[in-house]
Amino acid sequence: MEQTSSNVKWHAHSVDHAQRVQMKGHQPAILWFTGLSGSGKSTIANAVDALLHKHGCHTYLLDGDNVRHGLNGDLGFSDKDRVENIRRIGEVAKLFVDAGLVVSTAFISPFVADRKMVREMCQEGQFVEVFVDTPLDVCESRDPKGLYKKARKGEIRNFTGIDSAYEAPVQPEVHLKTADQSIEASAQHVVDFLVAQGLVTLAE
Ligand SMILES: Nc1ncnc2c1ncn2[C@@H]1O[C@H](COP(=O)(O)OS(=O)(=O)O)[C@@H](OP(=O)(O)O)[C@H]1O
Ligand SMILES: Nc1ncnc2c1ncn2[C@@H]1O[C@H](COP(=O)(O)OP(=O)(O)O)[C@@H](O)[C@H]1O
Repeated sequence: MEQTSSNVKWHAHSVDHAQRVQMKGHQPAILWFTGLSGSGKSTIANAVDALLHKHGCHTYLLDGDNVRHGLNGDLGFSDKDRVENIRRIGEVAKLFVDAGLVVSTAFISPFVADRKMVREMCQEGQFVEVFVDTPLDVCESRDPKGLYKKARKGEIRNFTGIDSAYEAPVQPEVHLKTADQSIEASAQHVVDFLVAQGLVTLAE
């Protein structure tokens, strides 16, 4: 993004990132859930958030539909708006990481380049891409909001998987196949990855 604001300076703060992280007792991270509408991003991210919270992690959940009511209420679903949507979410998630939290984000985030851009904003190991891999026909049969039905009838245009692209992750840190895996198993899979990476330790 081109920087248009001028005469702005970066302030050094008295309390730094390392001090904030030390207080939490776990490492900060972005758990970036990506997948088609209805794939299970929100459901699984919510289950992961609850598990981590239960074990004493300071977490936050940024969810697609909710953020589009506020921060990104001015954006639609053209490719250009989706790019800006993900850029803003990336910046917000980065602030949560700076504050020391484990932040889960549940956005379709259809483009490889945008997910890479967010990864590059993070320190090594802090960006965990979670591919919620659910075939289109399964998402469509779930259709939790009735949006696929509308998209098939032409009532919604640029719908991901129908007439708008979804670029699957090439090497996600976590790959969930929800057609064969329960919500609980998927959430545990994500938490197990975080533990294995030493990002969190689970308090009883
Ligand atoms: N055209 C179109 N395409 C895809 N999705 C649509 C569309 N119109 C509305 N919705 C609803 O918006 C949710 C997706 O928003 P996101 O911010 O995650 O999208 S994106 O990352 O910018 O592509 C998505 O939510 P999820 O179902 O949770 O993915 C839909 O409920
Ligand atoms: N194994 C599964 N994993 C995740 N979600 C599942 C699974 N089986 C059924 N579902 C259902 O699929 C729907 C997924 O919706 P949601 O989480 O809103 O997806 P997204 O956020 O990707 O649009 C939910 O109603 C959820 O209960």
